[in-house]
Amino acid sequence: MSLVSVQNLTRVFDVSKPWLNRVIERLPKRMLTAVSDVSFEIPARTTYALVGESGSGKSTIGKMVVGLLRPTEGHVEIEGVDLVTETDAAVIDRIRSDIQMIFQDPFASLNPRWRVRDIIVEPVAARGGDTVGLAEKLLTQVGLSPDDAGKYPHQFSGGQRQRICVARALASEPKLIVCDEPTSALDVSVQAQVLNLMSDLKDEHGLTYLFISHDLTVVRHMADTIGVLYLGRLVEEAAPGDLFTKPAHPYTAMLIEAAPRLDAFGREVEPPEGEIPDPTDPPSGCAFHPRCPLATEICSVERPRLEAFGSGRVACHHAGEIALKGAA
Ligand SMILES: Nc1ncnc2c1ncn2[C@@H]1O[C@H](COP(=O)(O)OP(=O)(O)OP(=O)(O)O)[C@@H](O)[C@H]1O
Repeated sequence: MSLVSVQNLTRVFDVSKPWLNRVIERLPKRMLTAVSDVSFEIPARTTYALVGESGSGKSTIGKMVVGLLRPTEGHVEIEGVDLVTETDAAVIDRIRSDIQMIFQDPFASLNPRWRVRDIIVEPVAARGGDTVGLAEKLLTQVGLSPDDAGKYPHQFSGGQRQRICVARALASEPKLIVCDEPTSALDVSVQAQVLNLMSDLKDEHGLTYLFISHDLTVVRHMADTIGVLYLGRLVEEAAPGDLFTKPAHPYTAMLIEAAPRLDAFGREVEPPEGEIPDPTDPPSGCAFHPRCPLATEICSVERPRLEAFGSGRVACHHAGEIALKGAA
């Protein structure tokens, strides 16, 4: 059994302007489908990376997996328990304590008025657990000094603050950590250190990660499986080795081609070509077809189903026809 099972997950937001709907009678509501029919499994002790451009639905999926947001349709099961339909409070509490989340901005997620010790042990203290020496032990595990426990967040660099967030996430001995762009606010040199730390901790603590990133290269070396999202739908899923050498979906190939174009500060110079469509009015058929170099008539008419392809899954009428520039 997988630790996480996401089944046909869909989330729709009402983005109508209430005042406009009041002024114009019978104006239809504007609905935005942020996530549509997404299914994937995360076996225990593995890392599943969700990758896609801004607005592709990554964070919305992450929030539904940790229970911060209710799905419009579909299910999220953690250890076989469906958090949406489960009614036993003790079971819900047990599963919730097995899940932690790490966010992009380590400064915003640390209370500036609390000492690091209190920040780290708070999830355990809230449950009445033993916190003696806990902060010092965890600080050592994340590569900081036990003496740092008495300091405040502003006394640390961005990378060190993210290490504190990791220590806090570990405090309640979770099984699953959902990491939403945990390194994208950090300098490139620091990013690699934090990623390496997270990989090491995964092995030491037997963790399972759902790792959210807009950058394929960030997840390449730490993911067991990568799911590529486009406009709320999973368009390809494969192991990194296969995905990077022979992407089956043209969008995946576009992300790979865009990835190495970094400026002197390591920032992406050119985003993938073309505009991301309006999610309240997505293109017909395959939502990627207006940007796709392989698109034919069927692509604008019929949405391709996500189907088994090679060792993974892909949703494309022309799966496997794309060749990476410079390859072969
Ligand atoms: N609470 C909300 N109300 C209305 N629309 C929302 C809400 N949350 C997200 N959205 C919309 O849902 C879509 C997916 O957003 P989401 O934040 O999940 O994408 P993302 O891939 O994580 O992007 P980013 O990397 O920019 O955070 C976007 O079009 C976004 O504007």
